[in-house]
Amino acid sequence: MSVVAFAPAKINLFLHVGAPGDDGYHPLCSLMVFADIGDRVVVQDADVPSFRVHGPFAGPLSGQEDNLVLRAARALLAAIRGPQPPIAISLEKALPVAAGLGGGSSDAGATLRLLRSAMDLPVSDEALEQIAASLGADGAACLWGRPVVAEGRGERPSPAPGLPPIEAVLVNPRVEVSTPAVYRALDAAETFGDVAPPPMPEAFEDVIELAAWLSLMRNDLQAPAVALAPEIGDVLALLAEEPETLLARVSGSGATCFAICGSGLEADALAARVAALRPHWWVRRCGLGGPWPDA
Ligand SMILES: C[C@](O)(CO)[C@H](O)COP(=O)(O)OP(=O)(O)OC[C@H]1O[C@@H](n2ccc(N)nc2=O)[C@H](O)[C@@H]1O
Ligand SMILES: Nc1ncnc2c1ncn2[C@@H]1O[C@H](COP(=O)(O)OP(=O)(O)OP(=O)(O)O)[C@@H](O)[C@H]1O
Repeated sequence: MSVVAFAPAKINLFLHVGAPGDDGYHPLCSLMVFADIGDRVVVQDADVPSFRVHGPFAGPLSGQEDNLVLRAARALLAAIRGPQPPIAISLEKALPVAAGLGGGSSDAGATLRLLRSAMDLPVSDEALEQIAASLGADGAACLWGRPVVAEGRGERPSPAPGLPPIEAVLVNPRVEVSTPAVYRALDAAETFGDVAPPPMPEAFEDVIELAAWLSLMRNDLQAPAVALAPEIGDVLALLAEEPETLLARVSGSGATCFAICGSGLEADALAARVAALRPHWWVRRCGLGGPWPDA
């Protein structure tokens, strides 16, 4: 057996955050979509169980026993009675870590989907969603890689409105940003807007209409993220100047920013220009939507 699951990058097209509750967690509402770029999880038969991380962003995760892939596998197998054959799991880490792309949650989701089907485990979709939610606030929303509107702490996903194909560019200035630190910085500023967005249309006709509507929404973690990592402000300023950008915004708690473009050709041109201007930044051209097939 050798099977592969794709773990797409998550993008928060908007992210409205309210004042924290007694447990410190924040109520939120976010439209989340998934990119056609991401990590890959591979499961193979083995004589002894093993786990390895490789790829461009394996470095920050090396030596960590609590990788979300392992935590997901352990949580799933704990829910099953009886012995399981040993397997080798490997994670190709193509996404930057602590980047606002939900990489860890998406890796966990891919692992859960892959192990359930590869080992033919009798676990319902609902049980899989519960396990994913136990691993992090974004866990359930990132399980299937489908566009969702996430509410509650982020753990209550519902289907997103109909979306057009979205051609985009992702840019990370290669700084790691701690999600708890950004939420704490938001609390210190004590500025909370409405969490619920105005009523969303059932579907957006095209990307122009979508970008215009999104421009009226916010990412409430953007200002605290920029305050903690001013390089994010440099990314946003550069993207905003470029003619191909319909909308530029931070995803999640940053530092990755996305630019939505009017066409694939425009996204190609924007990605090439940003990469040439800032060769040390991580710049990727991608489509946003999902779900994307495993490969
Ligand atoms: C920033 C987002 O990625 C936007 O989608 C999520 O809100 C974060 O989701 P996540 O990384 O799965 O979150 P968790 O791993 O559960 O929590 C990380 C930290 O984020 C903060 N956190 C997270 C979610 C939430 N609704 N309120 C919070 O205050 C808490 O300080 C928590 O300690
Ligand atoms: N497979 C994994 N991929 C990435 N990070 C992981 C993984 N497993 C554990 N982690 C830990 O989780 C933390 C958050 O990483 P992740 O890349 O998911 O952040 P993020 O993109 O900012 O997520 P979010 O947008 O959900 O807050 C990292 O500091 C890392 O140590």
